[in-house]
Formats: sequence, structure tokens, C-alpha cells
Amino acid sequence: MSPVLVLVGPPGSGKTTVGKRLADKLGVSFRDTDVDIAEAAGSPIPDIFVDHGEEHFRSLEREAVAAALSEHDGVLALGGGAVLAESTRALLADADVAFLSVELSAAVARVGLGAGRPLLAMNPRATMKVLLDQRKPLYREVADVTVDTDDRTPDEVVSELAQWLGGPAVVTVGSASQSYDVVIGADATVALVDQLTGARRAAILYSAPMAEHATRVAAFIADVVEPVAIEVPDAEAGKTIEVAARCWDRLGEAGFTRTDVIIGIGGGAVTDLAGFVAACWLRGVDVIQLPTSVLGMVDAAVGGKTGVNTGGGKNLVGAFHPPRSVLCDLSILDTLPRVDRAAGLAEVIKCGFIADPKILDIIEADPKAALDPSSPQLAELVRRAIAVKAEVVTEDLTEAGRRAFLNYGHTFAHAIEKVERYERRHGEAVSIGMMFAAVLGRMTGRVDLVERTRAILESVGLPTGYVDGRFDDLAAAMRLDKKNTGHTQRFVLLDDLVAPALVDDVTVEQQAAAYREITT
Ligand SMILES: NC(=O)c1ccc[n+]([C@@H]2O[C@H](COP(=O)([O-])OP(=O)(O)OC[C@H]3O[C@@H](n4cnc5c(N)ncnc54)[C@H](O)[C@@H]3O)[C@@H](O)[C@H]2O)c1
Ligand SMILES: O=C(O)C(=O)C[C@@H](O)[C@H](O)[C@H](O)COP(=O)(O)O
Repeated sequence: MSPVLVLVGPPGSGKTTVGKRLADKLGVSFRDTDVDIAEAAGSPIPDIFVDHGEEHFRSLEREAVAAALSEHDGVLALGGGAVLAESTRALLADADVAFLSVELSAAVARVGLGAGRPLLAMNPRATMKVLLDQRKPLYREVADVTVDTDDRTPDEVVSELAQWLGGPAVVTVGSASQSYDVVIGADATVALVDQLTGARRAAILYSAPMAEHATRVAAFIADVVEPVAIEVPDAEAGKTIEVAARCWDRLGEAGFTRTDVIIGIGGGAVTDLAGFVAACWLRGVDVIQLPTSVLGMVDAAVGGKTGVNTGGGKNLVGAFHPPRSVLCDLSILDTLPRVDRAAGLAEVIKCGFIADPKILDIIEADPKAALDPSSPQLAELVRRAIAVKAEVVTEDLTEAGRRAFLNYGHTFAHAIEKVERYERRHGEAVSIGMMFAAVLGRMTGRVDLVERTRAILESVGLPTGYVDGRFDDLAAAMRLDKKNTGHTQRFVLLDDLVAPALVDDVTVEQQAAAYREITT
């Protein structure tokens, strides 16, 4: 766990005011290490200075900062002198840190007579000058971003910080030479050109709704590679072996070699197809994924699972084929219909239940913001869900073990999708599938998360019930689930919040009873 953002800066820079407002805007909590120290010591900071001296205070501060950095996942403000400690500066190297800068006169005016600030009790202007001269280089050393607070309102500072947090972030999947980056931010696509080194041609796979964007990307890379545009049918209609075969024909016509690259631009259906086409062409060429839906960004384009649907079931034919990189340009989400944003949130919520409960807190605090493509909340949710997936996939690329937890809710979801001939959004099916799994979890004596699951899914407009009379078909589809082994059916259920387990003793009667409970 680490803070969303750590604020450093001198007294009067506005760390507390800005920190509280930023935390509110992001839907996270605020913590201040000075408050922690005073609470733990049972006396105000000036008294600690007077009774025990500054050295003693600094040692309490080092401990408080180390604890908060490992425990807190909201916005964290540090005392002005915290950066004096070398050990604290070393810890801050792993955190996102913002330095709120302020010039001498503004700092003195804001601090006034220095009430509550022992070092400024005497001659505040002269003392503040010494503090600023001594500490400014240290603030700069630890900061990832510096925000000038002179002549600006706290809200203006908050906006700049929120914007910076929405800027490119990089999550690495895998380790050493097997790793790749997921770049997340408003301008992530700019990184594409650097990713094309060594390629002569780039085949761009896209479907009609993303045609304009694909044309822009083709023009953007035309100086470095020859773009080969391949339009495929939209959504699940494109995820078939026939469409893949047509793409391979086009690659053959274009003389596509092993050093050429495929680019997938679209939702999860297109990135799954693009990855599969790349995995098989010449037994494997590189694919760069440019997901354009929430679901594509947080899930489908990350992790190297590629594939198509067949008459037998969802994603039954495919390959593990990690991408060269994944570039998530958040600004592209502006045109994504609201229903598809909600569908993507189903996979985000899944990550909340299996690994990162902060995701649930953020959505529960403000479901509307979670659906808003320009909100800092959605940017934060995308980053968190990608971090969950990256962590799991890094440990278990081929689903030999823990990766199966990412399939929470998917046994029933994939059955729905098959029974409905792939005409329902995947995220909606996952939403219903998580209700089914939550009911099974409670029924089998595990944790009861049924109402929390229902409430959070419905808060973003996702379905939580299903139609009656289809259990036999669904049960038959679930018997073909990829997690099953031999005669054993396996479900991912939650022993507790963020404690998923692979369970192999769920009876058909329990499945039927869970189905009845979610049948509307
Ligand atoms: N490989 C994996 O690990 C993995 C993980 C999760 C899901 N998936 C797969 O992903 C697919 C679902 O992905 P999805 O929810 O993105 O659905 P989708 O790919 O069908 O996209 C939904 C719709 O949104 C459109 N769209 C996408 N981005 C847009 C944008 N920026 N503006 C306007 N329209 C846009 C698409 O063209 C499509 O019409 C399923 O096939 C699912 O099986 C794969
Ligand atoms: O990446 C994984 O592993 C997942 O299970 C992620 C799922 O959210 C995703 O829907 C995936 O496509 C399902 O994989 P499948 O192997 O069950 O088809």
C-alpha cells in the first residue's frame, strides 16, 4: 500500500488545506503526520519541542512518516522538516511526491505569528528564510512534481495536482527481459512511435467506431513505418476464427515479416483479436495494444490472454501472447458510451473484491464520478485495476495458479455470453456472474458479500439479476469452463473480502439454488 500522493513543503505552503481538498476530490482519505505524532505523544507539537527538544521530535517524525507511507493509501501531508531525515528521503523515492512551493513573503503572511509552529515562534521572517534556504533543495530532491502556490487559491493548486495525477503513469508487467510497460495517461499514444523501432510495417486492427482514431494513429506513425489498416467487425462479431483468418490473408498480401508489428486499437474484443492474430502469424509477431474502452485498458489489453470465441464457448481458442506494450490514452474514453463505461467498471469492481478494496471505497463514495471519463476518480480506478492485474499476471502468466482469481464471476458470465450468442456486453455478464459467485460464497459458508456486491454494481447501472428458465443451458456451458479439470468443476469464490479461493466442491444443487436467487 502507498499513498496516492505525498505533499511536502514549508510551513504556509498549504499542505493541510490542499491535501484535504485533494483527498475529497479524489474520494480518498487525508492523513497528516504532524497529527499522528501529536496523537501518539498525547501532547501538541510545541509541547514536545519544549519538553523533549527538536531531536526527540525528529525521531518521532521519522517513525510516523515511515508508518504512514506503508499504511496510508490516500493523500498524505508531511511536516515541513520531515525531509531533513535521509532515511525519510530514501523512503520517499518510491512514492509520488508533490512539493508545494511558496516564496518567503507569502509563506510568512500565511503563517502569521506561527501559532502551533515552534520553530517560527520567534522572528518568523528571519527563521522562515533560513528554513526555506535549507530545505528547498531537499523538497526538490524528493519531489516528482513541483506546484507553485504563490498567488493561487487552494482550489487552483488542487486542480493542478489532480491533473498531474491523471498524467502518464507506467505499470510494468512481468520481470526482467519478459516485461512490458502499461502507460496510462491523457497522452499515452505519443509513446507509440518509440515502440516501433525495428519494424517496417505496422498492421492496425480496428473496428468501425474507432475508424477516425485509427486513421489519426496511422498518420502519426507514417513517418516511421508503413501502416496497413485492417478494419474488422465490431465487438464480439470480430472475435471469430473467420475474421482472424481474413486478417492473416491481409498480412500475407502486405508481405508482413517477423519484425513487423500489429497494433490493436479498440475495446477488449479488438485487442483480444489483434493479440491472437499476432500470436499465430509466423508463430508470433509483436503486438502493441492501444485499448480505447475502460474494460480494454484495465483488463483485456493487459496480461497477454488473447483469443476468439467458438461455437463451444467464450475464448475457447487462444494463446498467451504478452504485448510489446500497452498504451492507455484516457482522453479517448470521452467518446465511449456510458453503458460501455459501466461494463468496464464491472472488471474494476472485480479487482476491488479480489484484491484492492480501496477500489470499492472510491466507487461507493461517488458512483457518478466513477462513470465520468474526465474524473480523477476514473483515472485512479483505471490505475488501481491495472496494478491488480499486473501484479497477478507478473506472478502467474499462464494461469497455473493465482491468475484464476481474475476469473471471479466469469464462470457464470461466460455461460451467459455463450447462451446469449455473444450479444450481451462482457462486463454486464461479469456483473451478473459476480452476483452468482457472491450468492454461492454465502451459501457455501463463506463471507456474505451479496448485498455489498448488489449495491455497488447497481450504483453504476450494472445488472444484478438474470432471467428464469435457462439453468440447464447455463450449467452445460459452465461444464466447459477453462478452469475445470477432468471431471472437477472449479469456481472462484471469496473466503473473505480480498481473499479469493479456487473451490472444487460446489454442487449442481448449490448452483441451481444460487441461480434461483438471482433470477428476477
Ligand atoms: N484478454 C483478456 O484478458 C480479457 C479480459 C477481459 C475481457 N476480455 C474481452 O474483452 C471484450 C470486452 O471488451 P469491451 O468491454 O471493451 O467491449 P468491446 O470491445 O465490444 O467494445 C464495446 C463497444 O465500444 C466501442 N468502443 C470502444 N472504445 C470506444 C471509444 N473510445 N469510443 C467509442 N466507442 C468505443 C467498441 O467499438 C464496441 O462497439 C470481451 O470479448 C471479453 O471477452 C478479454
Ligand atoms: O486475465 C485473466 O486471467 C482473466 O481471467 C481476466 C478476465 O477478466 C477476462 O475476462 C479474461 O478474458 C477471461 O479469461 P478466460 O481464460 O476465462 O477466457
